[in-house]
Amino acid sequence: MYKIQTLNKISPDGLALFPRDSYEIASEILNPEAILVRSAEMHELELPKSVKAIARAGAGVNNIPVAKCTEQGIVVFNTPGANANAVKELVIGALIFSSRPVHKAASWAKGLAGKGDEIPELAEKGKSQFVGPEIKGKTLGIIGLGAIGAMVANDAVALGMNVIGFDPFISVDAAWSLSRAVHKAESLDALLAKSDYISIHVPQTNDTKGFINADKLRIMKKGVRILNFARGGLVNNADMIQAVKDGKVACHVTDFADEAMLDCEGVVCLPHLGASTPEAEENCAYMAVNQLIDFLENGNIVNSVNFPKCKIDGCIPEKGARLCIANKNVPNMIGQITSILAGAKLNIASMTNQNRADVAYNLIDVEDRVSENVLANLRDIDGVIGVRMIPGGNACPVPVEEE
Ligand SMILES: NC(=O)C1=CN([C@@H]2O[C@H](COP(=O)(O)OP(=O)(O)OC[C@H]3O[C@@H](n4cnc5c(N)ncnc54)[C@H](O)[C@@H]3O)[C@@H](O)[C@H]2O)C=CC1
Ligand SMILES: O=C(O)CCC(=O)C(=O)O
Repeated sequence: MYKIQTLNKISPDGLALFPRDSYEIASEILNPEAILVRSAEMHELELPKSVKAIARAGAGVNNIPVAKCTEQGIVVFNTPGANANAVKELVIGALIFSSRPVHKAASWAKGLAGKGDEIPELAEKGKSQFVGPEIKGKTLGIIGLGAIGAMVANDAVALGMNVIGFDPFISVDAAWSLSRAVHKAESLDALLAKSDYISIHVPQTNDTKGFINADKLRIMKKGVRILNFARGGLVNNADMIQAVKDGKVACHVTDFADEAMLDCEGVVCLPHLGASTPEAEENCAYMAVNQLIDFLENGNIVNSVNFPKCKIDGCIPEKGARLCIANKNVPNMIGQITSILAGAKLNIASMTNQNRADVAYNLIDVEDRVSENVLANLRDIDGVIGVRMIPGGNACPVPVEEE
């Protein structure tokens, strides 16, 4: 029985993919093999030794102690692109309501309650306070052209905006998906200086934390509208509030509510709603669950943020086993591993080794079961981070959607 701990509410349709006869799923469970999480903060959490994988049903992994997981041989997965459309749709909405304050207008109109026949006239008189510019023909600068940024860029082009983007690490797939009308900004500062609207779509890392600060705000046009549907920590809130008060920023829409921001006229705070659609929640849960099943039952790794992609498509030899070995990415690991297997007279049927930064991962199919003694010898190799044996005779790998 595999034990899966859920730290957030995960779409029930996704959880239903776990076969009930071999998986136990609960929010509180002793010694889970894997954890399913959305935005729950995990940095201060003690991770039991039993945990082999964490799947983030979503894109951002800044709530997960990824480096610590890598050291402990815990594979961290996310679900690239699975909620991108949901975020994109809300960003397009925010582009419009950052210009045309329909949220304010709607609550003002509610205040006319009880005025009866006077309402049409009062409405006509009052509407001028909610005038705002059209987005057509304006320049939108997008920082980060990944799954979400690229979709926002293309739809903004369709709405008649001039779109410029900045992403020094853009993937080939994202670049191919972009409309030819999207132009590359020469630098972040050039994008900030030219844009009437700015939308942020980068992950929160040590490099990007607080990068929208007073220095960057100074470069921007007066009256700029800034949307942040990526992470609250990317923006220096005190600097942003000052810029809104000074009239430098006409509107700031953030998906990350914060005490100081809530009080500031000109800031619209949303309660982290970007991915809150049934479609996105299901897509993320399906992808995360399928990835976990494929990892736990077959050792395969797809869409990890800390381990290399590594998979064997075929079944584990029926009478044999698959060894899943994580090790430091240093010389002579494969030599040491294979000599232990040779010493135990274990014939290798197939093998793959991939590395990423400081870690490497091996999948080795052998034609006989592997004794506890051999597993202990493999674990004792200096540089080995984790060893797992999956006996053959189970179902073949389920196909998993790739990035
Ligand atoms: N509000 C919400 O509910 C959601 C928020 N997010 C946030 O949005 C972020 C982006 O999501 P996706 O587009 O799906 O991720 P992604 O990984 O597809 O795209 C991120 C892009 O940012 C680029 N990038 C990284 N560092 C950069 C830098 N310093 N300057 C410019 N570009 C940089 C990368 O090259 C990549 O193309 C996530 O990391 C997450 O924090 C994601 C989904 C839902
Ligand atoms: O699960 C959620 O609602 C948040 C999604 C998110 O922020 C992400 O995917 O990075």
